[in-house]
Amino acid sequence: MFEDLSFSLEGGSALVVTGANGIGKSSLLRTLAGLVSLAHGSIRLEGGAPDTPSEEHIHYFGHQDAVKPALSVLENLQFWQSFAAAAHVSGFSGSSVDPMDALNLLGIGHTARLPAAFLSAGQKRRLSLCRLLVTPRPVWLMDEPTSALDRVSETQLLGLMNAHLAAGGLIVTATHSDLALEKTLILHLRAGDAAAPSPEEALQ
Ligand SMILES: Nc1ncnc2c1ncn2[C@@H]1O[C@H](COP(=O)(O)OP(=O)(O)OP(=O)(O)O)[C@@H](O)[C@H]1O
Repeated sequence: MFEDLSFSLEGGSALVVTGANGIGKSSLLRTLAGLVSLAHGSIRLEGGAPDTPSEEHIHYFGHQDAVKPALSVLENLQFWQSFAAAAHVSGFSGSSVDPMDALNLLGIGHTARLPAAFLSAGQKRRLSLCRLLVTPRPVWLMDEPTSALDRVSETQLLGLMNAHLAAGGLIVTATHSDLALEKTLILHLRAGDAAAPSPEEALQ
């Protein structure tokens, strides 16, 4: 449960949520994603596409990879692309990446025709990341995005996240690692006290 938690974030910037295990980082992201309802308070998305629910502006990249094992790697991605509609809003210039190009970009193009069940944990994570590229949505909610990724993939991920910010996107991420993101605010959650990001905590 959160109390006295308040923050605002503008396009092109990231909020990095930190704090001890079990403090509520994932819960906060799930709440922002609309997977958990609010007891009090509100979450507002300004400048969204008209007649489009706020959830449809969001990509939620959680702990579960949501990979369908019987489909091929490429089929998984094509399914996701057809399932999630793009959200085009002013100030956000993200565009749709072709599924095969996305797999190549994340270094798993050679697995495209394999059943996704054959992928390693890190490869599944990369496939799941491809979802964010094939359907442009301005808000990325990312829970421990670097988990299971090797150094090279971690660097690639950072590049993708910074490119998303440069395109006017917005990122909220919970992480225990140092992510060298541009335009970042830190929100450190503490037991009995959830601090809003202060100017001193803001890294430019
Ligand atoms: N589905 C659930 N039902 C009941 N309690 C839950 C559920 N999910 C999480 N919790 C509880 O909510 C609290 C916050 O969990 P959360 O997963 O948000 O923490 P976290 O900060 O992301 O932790 P970590 O760093 O370990 O990932 C914990 O005490 C956890 O036990």
